[in-house]
Amino acid sequence: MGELRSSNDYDELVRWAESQGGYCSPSLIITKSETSGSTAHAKTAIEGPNARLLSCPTSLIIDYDKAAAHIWEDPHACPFLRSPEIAIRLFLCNQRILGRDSPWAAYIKLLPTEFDTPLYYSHDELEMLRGTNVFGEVELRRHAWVEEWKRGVMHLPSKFNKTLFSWELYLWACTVLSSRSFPSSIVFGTSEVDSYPVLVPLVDSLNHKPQVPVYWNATADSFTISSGDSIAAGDEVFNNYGLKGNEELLMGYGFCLENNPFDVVTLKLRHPRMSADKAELVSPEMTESIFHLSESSPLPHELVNFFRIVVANVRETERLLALRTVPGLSQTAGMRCELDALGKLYNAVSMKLRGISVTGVAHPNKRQQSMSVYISRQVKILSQSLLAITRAMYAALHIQPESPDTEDMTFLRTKVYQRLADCGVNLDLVFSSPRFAEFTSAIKEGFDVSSPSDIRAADIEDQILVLFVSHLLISTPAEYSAWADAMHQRYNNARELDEDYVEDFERLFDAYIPPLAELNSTIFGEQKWTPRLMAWAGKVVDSEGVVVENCEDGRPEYWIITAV
Ligand SMILES: C[S@@+](CC[C@H](N)C(=O)[O-])C[C@H]1O[C@@H](n2cnc3c(N)ncnc32)[C@H](O)[C@@H]1O
Repeated sequence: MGELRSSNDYDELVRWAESQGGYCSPSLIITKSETSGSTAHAKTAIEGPNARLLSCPTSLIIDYDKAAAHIWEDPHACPFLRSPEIAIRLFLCNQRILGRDSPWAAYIKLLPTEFDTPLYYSHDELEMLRGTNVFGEVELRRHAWVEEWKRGVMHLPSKFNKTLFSWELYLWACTVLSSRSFPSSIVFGTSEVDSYPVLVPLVDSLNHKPQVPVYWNATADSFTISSGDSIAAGDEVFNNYGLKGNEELLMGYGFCLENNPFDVVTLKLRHPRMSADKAELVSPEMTESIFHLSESSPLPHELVNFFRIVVANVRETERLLALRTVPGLSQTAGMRCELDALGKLYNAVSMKLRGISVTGVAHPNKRQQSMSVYISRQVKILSQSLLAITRAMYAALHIQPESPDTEDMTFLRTKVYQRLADCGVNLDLVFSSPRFAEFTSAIKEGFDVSSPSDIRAADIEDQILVLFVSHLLISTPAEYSAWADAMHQRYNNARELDEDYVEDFERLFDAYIPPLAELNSTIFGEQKWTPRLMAWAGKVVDSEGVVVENCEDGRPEYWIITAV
């Protein structure tokens, strides 16, 4: 490496900070890099641990009090006590407008004016991110900042020329804050609850490296960063911005790291309408839950549990409520609940994965490189999650060998799908089984369909299943008798089959049973066919069914779990 020289501007920044009590280690040199703004290197070896690198005097730290006092003179007149970052952004805009007259001029002139955060991307660049969380987040953030900018400018005292506070300038201030601030709770050692971003000139000159050991030390006079390790001469000197995944780095800072150990896929799940019991299990005051998938935890326990609660039928919900009070017990509420939860989770994750497109670019620029690192890591974590879900389904079905030594998804999914036939029944099994030939032939003729696919295409899968389950409950073949008994106990009672529920099935009965009885009076002419019986079968289909993707073509199929 050739001799490192700092530019005059960085020397000026250091002199300015030192004139007010700041510090820059004589072993450090800050230079302008081509690709990531300033970088700091060790001119000579730095002996750790706890070697002081940079300090910013408290008088130069840009916080709410200074911003409010500067713009509103009386800080109590500042309307942004509850959104201190707005006051700081307006303050920053004004320092930039003041130019050389700003007391922070030495700092402001070194701040980048162009960024690689997605709010600066062109429409075409942004398209590459379609399907990812960042894609949706960009417009939400832009909208929030635009509204904030309008509110901020409206509240500026009349001595300011509001036309100079453009949206572009405000966006710049927002991005400066997102890409180089420190939490006030750390800088001033105050409570985390009220923490907000503050700017710490000079100390913010270091790039990020995860897990690099550094100490941040706050005193009444200054904020200091020290190195936790020795640093060899010529090496870059880093800060450690914390446990940030690529999504947070891209949105806030405009870069991504190839092997980021803190990378996660964030799943934000809106709570569906739930019974009071279920809401109790997922925190009744919340309307959405957030989960993080990572390489080390591709299937977090809390995520599976969330889906268990969402899909649980009444009996399973009671079981989950009872299990909640027994610490250390697994939360599963039986095979049906487990398969339904894992099946729905699989659909949610695979839909997210399918929404992301991975497009190679021949000569990627810096932004495209960051995006492609972000996307490929998201895809990797989502794929690992699908594998973990499939393995969990495999385990729930007690397939042998217990721990398959393969990551071949097709193999695992085929095993799961094949095993389902031992635990339940779906329309394909019914239609291919000679013992149900008479039933299926009446259905084919009565509904003018020739296969389960026709039935699914006509969107009557649940109705045909109600007819089939009614037929099973009437005829109770020997191997279904234990299941039929259990279904009788669970659903054939006044609590489950109230009048309103049964009434809904009267229409179904009138529409289907007389014409089907004409086609096959042995099966459908039975005296046992009643709206109440069909309502009972309806409860079974509603409560004992699971939707599983076919392992060959991925189409969703409805299965009734008959293993009890
Ligand atoms: C607090 S500043 C760090 C010093 C910075 N280089 C500057 O120009 O002042 C944060 C910005 O530095 C760049 N940066 C920090 N760490 C980086 C890294 N590991 N790889 C690429 N760019 C990085 C990003 O542009 C980020 O927005």
